[in-house]
Amino acid sequence: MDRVLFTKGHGTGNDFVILGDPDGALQLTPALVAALCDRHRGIGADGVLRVVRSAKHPEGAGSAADAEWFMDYWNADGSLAEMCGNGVRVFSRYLIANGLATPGPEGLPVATRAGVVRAAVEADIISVHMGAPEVYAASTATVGPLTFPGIAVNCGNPHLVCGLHDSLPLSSLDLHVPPGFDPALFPSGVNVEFTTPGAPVEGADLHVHMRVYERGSAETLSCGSGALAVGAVALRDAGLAEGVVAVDLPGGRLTVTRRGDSWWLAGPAVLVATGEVDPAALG
Ligand SMILES: N[C@@H](CCC[C@H](N)C(=O)O)C(=O)O
Repeated sequence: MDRVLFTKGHGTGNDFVILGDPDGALQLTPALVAALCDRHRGIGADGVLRVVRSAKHPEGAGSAADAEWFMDYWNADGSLAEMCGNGVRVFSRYLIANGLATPGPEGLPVATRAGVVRAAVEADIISVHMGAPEVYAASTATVGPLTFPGIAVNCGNPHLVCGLHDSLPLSSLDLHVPPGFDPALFPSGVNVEFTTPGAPVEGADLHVHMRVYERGSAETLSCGSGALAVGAVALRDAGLAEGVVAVDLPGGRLTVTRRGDSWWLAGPAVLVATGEVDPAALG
């Protein structure tokens, strides 16, 4: 395979290798994705965003009338995911920076495996109008000998949000190994979020601290769909029908806003480098 052009970007430290492939010509495989994401022998990232015209991708073609571009998202281990909230924000930054799209009055539509979402840009911040998260079941996660009650949330991709007692700091969790979960409830795996309440912050109704262990990528510095799940549970637990939730992650702050039935995820999205990689040299 020829050399491949790439861009590196991140949203609050959730980092991606971005591959511009408008015509869907690239033979992207799980092995190539895992090699690109390898932090020692590759470029290093939590995942790959392939930028492909919706009409040119089998999973995007159905959305081509609504969104020109399809976010073909892959986790670092080479598995596919339905949604990536930070990915959409970084993907939108890439489209705009490369003159491939301009946000209109309705925002910039991006097709994903979980449907079309719309991004809006305000300087450093990219907000995405996400699908409504569905809070649907009680379950548990385990970390070593500890068991945490949690709530399952569907954000297009699966999440399990576990609130910690005040006495147990988030930093005490060993997330070098994947948390245990109920495979009957999550047959395709799950992203697990751990939270503690935060002190009041200006501009937000609620404030939560969070760490996440991502399906297919291990612990990451940030997860946008995870923050959305956490925001949904926080609003529900506080009895608020709408409001703003500040979610602090190891990589920075994301903001989740609910107004009526509309849900927004907002935070910075940055492109940091471009280059070319020789696939034959990876691995
Ligand atoms: N980091 C992403 C989520 C990426 C997908 C996830 N690991 C999964 O497998 O569902 C985000 O910002 O939402």
